[in-house]
Amino acid sequence: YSPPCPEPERVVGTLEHTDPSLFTVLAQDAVGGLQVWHEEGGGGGWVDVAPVAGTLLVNVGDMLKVVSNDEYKSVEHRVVIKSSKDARVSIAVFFNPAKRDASDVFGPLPELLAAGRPARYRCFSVPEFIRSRRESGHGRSSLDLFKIAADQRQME
Ligand SMILES: O=C(O)CCC(=O)C(=O)O
Ligand SMILES: [Fe+2]
Repeated sequence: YSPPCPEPERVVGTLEHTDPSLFTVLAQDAVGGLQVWHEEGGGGGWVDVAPVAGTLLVNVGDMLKVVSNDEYKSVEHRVVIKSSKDARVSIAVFFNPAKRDASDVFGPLPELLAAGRPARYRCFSVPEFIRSRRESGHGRSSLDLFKIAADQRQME
């Protein structure tokens, strides 16, 4: 919930981040404010995700990026305050792995790996992932810590 703000350009709604989840289902109201980072050419910029009435938005999170071996990309997003008159309400539901013990490990799905398409991440557990994320700082993806360097990737 973001209350109306008399000087919307001077405040931040939600700082830029990727969701750590597998994926996130999001409902935003007609006020809008969600933006995604879009790479283009050598640069990039923030692009509005226009609200569409009656729709839900599905955001790919870092965990899905890993299990899909980068087939799905987690998107960097943030929320800016658009209105000086209207409050904004959004509802985000985060879908996370149910297996959260240190002995339950996640990594790129074996079915997706092939000759020429080796695993890009090593396996890790949810507690390890949460700890790495916390140590990376607010909202910052920690996936680099689990990445296997291009010259080290190999088929099992
Ligand atoms: O409020 C929104 O539209 C997005 C919120 C969000 O990105 C989050 O809770 O992770
Ligand atoms: Fe988010």
